[in-house]
Amino acid sequence: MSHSDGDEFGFSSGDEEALLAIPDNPQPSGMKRKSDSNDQDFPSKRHASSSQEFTNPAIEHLAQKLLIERFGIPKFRLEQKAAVSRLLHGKNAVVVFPTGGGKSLCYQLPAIVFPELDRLEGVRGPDDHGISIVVSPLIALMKDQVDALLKKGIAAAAMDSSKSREEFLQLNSDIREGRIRLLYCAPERLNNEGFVSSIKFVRGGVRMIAIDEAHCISEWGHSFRPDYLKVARFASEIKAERVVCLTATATPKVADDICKVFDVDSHGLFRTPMYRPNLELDIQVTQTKLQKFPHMFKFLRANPGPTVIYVTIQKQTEALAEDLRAKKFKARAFHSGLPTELKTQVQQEFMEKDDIIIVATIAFGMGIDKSNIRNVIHFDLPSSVESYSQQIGRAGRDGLKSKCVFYLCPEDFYLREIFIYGDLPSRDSVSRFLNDVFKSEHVALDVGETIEVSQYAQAREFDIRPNTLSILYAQLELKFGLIRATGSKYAQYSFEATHSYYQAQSAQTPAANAIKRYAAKAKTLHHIDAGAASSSSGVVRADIVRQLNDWDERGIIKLKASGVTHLFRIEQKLPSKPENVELILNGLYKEMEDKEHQEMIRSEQVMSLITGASCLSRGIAAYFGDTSMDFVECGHCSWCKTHKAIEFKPLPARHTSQGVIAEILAATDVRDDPRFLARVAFGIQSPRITALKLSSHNVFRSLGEEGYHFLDLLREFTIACGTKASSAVAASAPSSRTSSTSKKGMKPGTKLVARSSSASKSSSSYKSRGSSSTRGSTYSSRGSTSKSRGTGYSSRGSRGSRRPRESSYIPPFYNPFK
Ligand SMILES: Nc1ncnc2c1ncn2[C@@H]1O[C@H](COP(=O)(O)OP(=O)(O)OP(=O)(O)O)[C@@H](O)[C@H]1O
Repeated sequence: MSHSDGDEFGFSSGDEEALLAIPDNPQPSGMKRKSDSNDQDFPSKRHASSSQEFTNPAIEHLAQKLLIERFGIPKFRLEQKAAVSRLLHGKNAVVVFPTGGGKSLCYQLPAIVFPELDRLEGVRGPDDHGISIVVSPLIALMKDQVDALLKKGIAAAAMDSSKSREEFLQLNSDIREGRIRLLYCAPERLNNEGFVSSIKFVRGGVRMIAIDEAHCISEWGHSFRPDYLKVARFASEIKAERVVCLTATATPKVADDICKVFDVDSHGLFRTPMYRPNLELDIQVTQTKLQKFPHMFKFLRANPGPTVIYVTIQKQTEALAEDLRAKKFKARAFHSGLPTELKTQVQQEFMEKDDIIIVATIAFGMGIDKSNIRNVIHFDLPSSVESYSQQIGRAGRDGLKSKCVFYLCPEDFYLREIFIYGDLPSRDSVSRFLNDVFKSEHVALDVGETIEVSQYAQAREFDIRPNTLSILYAQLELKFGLIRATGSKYAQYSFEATHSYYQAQSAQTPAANAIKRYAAKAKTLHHIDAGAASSSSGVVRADIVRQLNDWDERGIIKLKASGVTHLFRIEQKLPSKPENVELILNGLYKEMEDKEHQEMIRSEQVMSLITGASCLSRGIAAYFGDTSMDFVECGHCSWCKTHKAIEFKPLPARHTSQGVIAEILAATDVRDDPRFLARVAFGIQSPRITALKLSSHNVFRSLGEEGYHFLDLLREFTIACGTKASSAVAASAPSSRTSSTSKKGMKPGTKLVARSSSASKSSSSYKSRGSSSTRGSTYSSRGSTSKSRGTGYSSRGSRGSRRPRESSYIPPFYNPFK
């Protein structure tokens, strides 16, 4: 299975190292500690009012003036004015505007009004206007916004890893001295204590925190990130004067959650109508994935113009773009795994021209400000109504008629299941992970001491995906209050030395001497463990790292860092009694199961929406709690045009062949983890499957075709392993979930062995009919089925007999819109 951009933000966590070399910021002389400040000093707070409009004409005048002067925008749109007013009057706000609705202005404008207002009111010194912080998960978007603000003469900066050490030190000094108006950072930055404490000492304090993609705060949101909850803690720790949360997709429940976290009353929630009168919403059902191609080609020929086609996984973007190019369309692939320069180039071309088709994962779109996108196509099933509405929302921002086509076929569900069931590790995995975190040497540590872990190693050892592991750590921090992330560091550095490295003058500092002494030379590379070198030489680790970076920047060495370790400070004595660890395990695991269940419901909600016997536009509006549509039917969706519900029959579920089950069991000696075995059979990657190279074994994905369902396989393997039905099996019915699985009879820490089984792969008979594969292409106009394994595109029905039975996955639909 190729990579997906399952993470809608293409999150990057590799930007912490730069901060580690920075000493804790001492409080510069003459600087006022934010916590020492008296709220009375801050005039913006004194204007607090529950009114939605400006109550102070001077503030209104300033805001209007700067809107025109600095942004070149003549007037506010939607609820911008009310939101800006509320913030300038010192209150928190939650802004739910559609994509492209102008959310950014809601924080960018106040950030530049604050100093003007201070001057007008004659309060605060010239460098005491404070800073506004924007927390955004979109690192690429941050850079674009910063560039755009700098062009407008607004002092903005992004705290990211692309900076040289000099730039980084300069930025730190600018921040401390109050020279920056808007500072962008990723939520992960808040895991760095150095950063958090430096912000506490910013001159003039933090005037505002803007939280972009704020739906990530809510566990009811479609991309809940526990790390996002740290933003709330951060806001309170640094005593931010006000907070504004912004999102394009918030159901009433999600909006309510966000409001609760930041204590925002109903007057502080600004929503705009979801309804887009210029979008035609069309649903097209085909029997097979392959049949989607000619339909789509025909549509694209008839409807030229800037187009975005959404697919689920990265490989598909390239394959489908190639297919389109073969048909003479100007198609480009886009996904988060592409090199940055290529992504920039593709985006630029799309922005500049009007005949480009982008085939993209969800990574494309946020921050793309192109008003004339004429078509948005869903070639795969989106993960939620939120994703669907956000993606179609990118079409026709210019208000002109635009088309959104959703192609649906029964095969689409295989890929969705891969995502739904890919994240939850087995309960045993989580249990072994917790026992590692709470091992005796950690338990022996006192509160305030630090533990250092390699999440990479843990992911492999306990078979937990890295993102899931981060969630577990965030829960131990936020829910159980046991640890607190303080930063991360690279364990190993390797470098290639140039001649200058060997010259005497390169070793003039104690750190340089330590490196020369402790870096071991292998064939071409030198390797150094910065921590070990620090302990042996007595030189501070940060100095060693700094010296390495310095040499790297000066071209003296070519540096590579690896083996990131994460540091956590112990906040409460770690539990040592098995029963206490079990309690934590129960809490964590239940939440993870619930999340999996929610993901399944989200897919069902998408299906309910598009197959329902009612207006699609109205359904979307209802989903988001928008009751402003004062008519029953939009007249421009599939339902309104035909008044026939979309007919869609899922594939009958297949019975699992015991022979194939036996082949999978023969390929590995794992018997204590049915979920692991079901993943192998269904074709879901996991760190341990990768480590054992099982994904290239012929049993991998041998039951991973349409018609098979992961939960059925899990049940089969649970029986085959002779364990009780695990709680994971009950994920489809969480209320009846049992809380714990017996560990008796299990082989804890069983070494997994991927044997090179001679078992013939059941899917080996699955051959393309007629033509050979078209170099990874997914479509052949001659009607052949080139199955590109792992792309999710495969023709159906060429293998094995199927016994029809009701699918355990699709119906009955849960329809929230009725
Ligand atoms: N009041 C306004 N009048 C005219 N144009 C505006 C106004 N407010 C914002 N814009 C413009 O609308 C475009 C989209 O704004 P912005 O990027 O802030 O939207 P967004 O809501 O953050 O979108 P997304 O959800 O895609 O991030 C920008 O070009 C911005 O300059």
